[in-house]
Amino acid sequence: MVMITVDHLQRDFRQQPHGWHRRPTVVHAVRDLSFQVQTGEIFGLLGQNGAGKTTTIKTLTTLLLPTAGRATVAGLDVAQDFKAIRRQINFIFGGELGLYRRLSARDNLIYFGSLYKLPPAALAQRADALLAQVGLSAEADHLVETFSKGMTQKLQIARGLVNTPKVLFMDEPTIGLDAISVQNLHQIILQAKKNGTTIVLTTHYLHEAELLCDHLIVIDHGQKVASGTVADVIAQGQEMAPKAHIASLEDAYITLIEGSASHA
Ligand SMILES: Nc1ncnc2c1ncn2[C@@H]1O[C@H](COP(=O)(O)OP(=O)(O)OP(=O)(O)O)[C@@H](O)[C@H]1O
Repeated sequence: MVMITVDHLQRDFRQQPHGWHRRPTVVHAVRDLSFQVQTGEIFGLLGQNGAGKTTTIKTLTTLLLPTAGRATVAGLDVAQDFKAIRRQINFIFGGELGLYRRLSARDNLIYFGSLYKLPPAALAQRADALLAQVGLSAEADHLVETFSKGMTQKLQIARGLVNTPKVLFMDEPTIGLDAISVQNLHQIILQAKKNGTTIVLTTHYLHEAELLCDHLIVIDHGQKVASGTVADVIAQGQEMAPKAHIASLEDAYITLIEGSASHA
């Protein structure tokens, strides 16, 4: 079953350069993107800095309107049904934004859960279950300001799951974490998938995409360069450079980006 459809999506930004006499320019952050995400899978968005990954996620999470094209999440149109979509999804952007540092881990979850109008008794239980799921039970009453990056990111994921979302969007979920914290977070993400959550993530770590993603799309300058399973994308890299030795997603990614028509 399809959870997300993206159909010829386009999103432009007007940028005003410094200097009153200069004309605004238009940045085509997402040019003509089409893909689908299946229910219950982990789907990866890969691409260079500025490729359009965050813009795509912000459009799917209804934080930005499309300039053209269409996208649906759980059958709902992102340009029209944003309230209904927001009830059914959640998102986590890398870093520490989105949590109250002067509240405890549990109180953060209870607060964010209350925004989804969960009944207080169920909410307390849900908060404790999520803290256990991400391995923060012992720190449930500690203030977030005392947390390390890894602990904060675990709590972010718990916050992202508080409304039992159909889709959890994660923008660079493991950025800046040490190897063991990364491994912990991968387990938590895989567990969320096992529990039925569809996950869309961006990452610059190709081994992470290789490990986690059922399907992925590689984009460059807002356009699709390759897509499919990891094996499909490796095959597309091999097809582009038959004489090169392409054995990993990383090899294929570099070949595909460097060889793409949109790459300057
Ligand atoms: N609010 C904005 N106003 C103007 N331009 C923007 C805005 N947001 C993004 N852009 C531009 O859109 C393009 C795509 O940006 P986006 O943040 O989607 O890329 P990204 O793939 O997420 O990059 P990164 O890996 O660096 O996070 C970039 O050229 C960026 O400068």
